[in-house]
Amino acid sequence: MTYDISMTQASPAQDAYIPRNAIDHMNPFFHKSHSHSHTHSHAHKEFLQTPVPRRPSVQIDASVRPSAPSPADSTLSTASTAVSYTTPPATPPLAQTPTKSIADAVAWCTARARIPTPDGSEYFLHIYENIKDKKEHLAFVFGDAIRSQSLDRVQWNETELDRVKRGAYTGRLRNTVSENEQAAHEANTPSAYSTGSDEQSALPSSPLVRIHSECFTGEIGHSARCDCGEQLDEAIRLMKEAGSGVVVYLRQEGRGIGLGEKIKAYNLQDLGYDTVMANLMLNHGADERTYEVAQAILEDLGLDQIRLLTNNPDKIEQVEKDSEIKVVERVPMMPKSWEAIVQGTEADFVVREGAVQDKIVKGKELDRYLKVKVERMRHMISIPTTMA
Ligand SMILES: Nc1nc2c(ncn2[C@@H]2O[C@H](COP(=O)(O)OP(=O)(O)OP(=O)(O)O)[C@@H](O)[C@H]2O)c(=O)[nH]1
Repeated sequence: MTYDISMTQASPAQDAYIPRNAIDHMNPFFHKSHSHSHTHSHAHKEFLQTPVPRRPSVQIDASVRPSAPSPADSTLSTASTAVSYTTPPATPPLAQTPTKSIADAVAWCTARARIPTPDGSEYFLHIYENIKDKKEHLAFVFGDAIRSQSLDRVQWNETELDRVKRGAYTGRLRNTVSENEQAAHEANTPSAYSTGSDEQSALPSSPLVRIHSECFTGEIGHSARCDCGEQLDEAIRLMKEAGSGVVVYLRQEGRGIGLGEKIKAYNLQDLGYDTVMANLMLNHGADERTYEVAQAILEDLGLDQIRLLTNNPDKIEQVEKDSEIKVVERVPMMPKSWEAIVQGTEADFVVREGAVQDKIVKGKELDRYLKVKVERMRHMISIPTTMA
């Protein structure tokens, strides 16, 4: 007896939504040196329109069917069990109707996983690839209703376990390895792996969104030059509280100039130049960031009406530009130390020294940085009257 692991007939819907990265790996004419840069994107689209060769049907002899995995080797043995399915894998319904074909997508989700946090709450971290750069941009997704369309698309010839590995499941994964290893793996049904149903929960109307740019110094390096770490923490806190929301985390360090250049800018700032002038003196723009990837991520997550956490008018304009996305409300991000000044609670304002988690910042350098953002970068926060 033989086991056929190929899909006998891929449906038209499956053909239409083969993600770009899946094609990259299975097409023999696709070279590793291919880049997702601007210059190649046209060729890439043309390539995507060409028919993808079918993988030949593989015949497996029943006598070599892998035995049940051993607990000590669960990863490897699970993978090998995956090729021994007798029927094509179940294909869960798409969570949302795709709005764009994959060939037109600027960014697409390659993986997602649950991240538990110390207070017992959790979110799903989504990893995005894109055609603009080679960086992995991220989305922290709070709540179960917001789903990535590109991640949920059915890929060619994938098993249910392949989908689980990518994070394309609903609900939560069950620890099937320790529960009933063999039964779970051989059943090859979504319920064997996850506790979710295929029903899509309703999207929250106008969810909270933060489009946040990477800041190593402020988020990891305990820097009190900026409020970036504090803002990220506050956005996450608000989304946990609301039970839904998305932080789009863009790898645009230093307003797009990169960490090395930002560090040079800090030396110029120590000489007295402000954050805008320092960038210009290094032959950079004051702000070199772009938001097409953020737009693509929000579209992929099905979010077109958002409440955006920001003080930056440029972000609002950029995210709405040439897109269906509408910022229905701007939610301001008041720096904690300025909020304390305005509320007269400055005396109680405590910065936990050396704390990595609680990244509340204050100080003269921060005040100067924030004032320049208001005065030279149109940021919409009021400078406390005592400082003006
Ligand atoms: N070049 C430069 N970049 C900085 C400096 N301080 C912080 N940054 C970067 O500025 C960016 C801050 O981005 P966001 O947190 O998205 O905030 P924003 O655009 O200022 O606007 P908000 O949405 O109101 O917070 C990050 O990429 C930081 O790395 C600096 O002094 N010089």
